[in-house]
Amino acid sequence: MSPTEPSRPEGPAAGQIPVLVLAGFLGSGKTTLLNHLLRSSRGTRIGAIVNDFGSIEIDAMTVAGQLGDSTVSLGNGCLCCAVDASELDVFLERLTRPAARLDVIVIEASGLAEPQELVRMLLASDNERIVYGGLVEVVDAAEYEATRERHPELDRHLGIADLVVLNKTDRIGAGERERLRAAIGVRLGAGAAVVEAVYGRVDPGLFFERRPASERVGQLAFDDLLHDEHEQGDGGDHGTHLHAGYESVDFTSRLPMHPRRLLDLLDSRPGGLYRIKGYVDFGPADPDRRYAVHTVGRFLRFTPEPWPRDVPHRTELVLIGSGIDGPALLRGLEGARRGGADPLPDERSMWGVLRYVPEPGAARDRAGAGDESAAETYQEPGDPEEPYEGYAEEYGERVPGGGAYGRD
Ligand SMILES: Nc1nc2c(ncn2[C@@H]2O[C@H](COP(=O)(O)OP(=O)(O)OP(=O)(O)O)[C@@H](O)[C@H]2O)c(=O)[nH]1
Repeated sequence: MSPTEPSRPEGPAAGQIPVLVLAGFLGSGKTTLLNHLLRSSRGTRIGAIVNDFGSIEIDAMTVAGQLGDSTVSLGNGCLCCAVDASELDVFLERLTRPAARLDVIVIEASGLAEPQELVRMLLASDNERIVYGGLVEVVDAAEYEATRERHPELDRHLGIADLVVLNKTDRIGAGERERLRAAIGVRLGAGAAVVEAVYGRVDPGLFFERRPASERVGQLAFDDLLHDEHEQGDGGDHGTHLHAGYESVDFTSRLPMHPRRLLDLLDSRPGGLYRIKGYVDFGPADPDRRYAVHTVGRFLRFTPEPWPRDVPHRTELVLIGSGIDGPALLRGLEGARRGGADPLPDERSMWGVLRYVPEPGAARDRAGAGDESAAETYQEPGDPEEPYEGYAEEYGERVPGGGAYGRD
């Protein structure tokens, strides 16, 4: 296990752009974090949706073009839109057009809507080019208790967050940091993680794929200059500091995975295991296709696609989290492989997995069908084989339609 930058295998299925929601109460450091992401994008093209341009350090990034009233393109290939929730769909449509060539979209939630409303909108979106990229809740470490007093809903936000950035840790001592991590930890949902930050400086690799250096030609000079300046301003320890917050574990197997065992493992993934990405080979259970897997917090999605020619059939996963037990995760994955003595798969073998495969047009159909159809994509806790009809109703508040969440 090493705190390396996770760069392979790919995350969401090819062509799908993860959309992250950045939430947090007033002054917690959302904009500071977003500016950090934009500054350190290093060729990864970010689309940022914000309330207004006022707080984005656009000048520092050189405005390369004004694309209408509410969108500017930055010199490092990123795009910024200043819109409110009512225009969100329109701008998501625009930002996900292939011509925009964006790798990730970040929506700053402040003033737009309640974070769960935004998450719900994303999961129910008809836009097949996007995939939910997680809810990031920024918390002011020095003001945690005061914020909870003023905004009791903070507890609820923590409960639905996929990643909590405990920001402004420069303003508290080590003992208080531990106390806060524990206090926040008990409020988190399964799979969610906490990372500490000062001035929002979290490794962008935790949020999205970084473009490999070979693909950054043309943007490199400007982007790297910007990055270097910033690092020097931080006293030069920026890079090492960034990696401190999380670990990544690689798993590769030539033996195919057993669908039910893998699903059991994913359903019970431990706290702190914030992201899983990669490809799964289910061997004889579906010999012609590989399954891109993408989890963020409680969200889980499989996207089947034909095996590309010349790509060996094997499972490759990267698991990313904070405070995770790498060796235990690897042991679990090894135990979820198909053994020689396992009976041949039958038609039921893949049912559990297929429940996490989005159906084309599902969001559109659901819009007409009401809540009940959402039950098809969820599983009953305790029975990975059968859909649980009451799930959507029971978890309706926490499991917005349109995507599949793992078990809580
Ligand atoms: N000491 C300290 N100050 C920080 C840190 N992160 C952000 N700040 C400061 O906190 C203030 C608020 O940060 P913003 O990024 O504007 O917070 P925000 O959540 O976007 O605020 P709103 O948009 O008003 O909700 C700014 O003055 C930042 O410079 C940090 O880690 N430590």
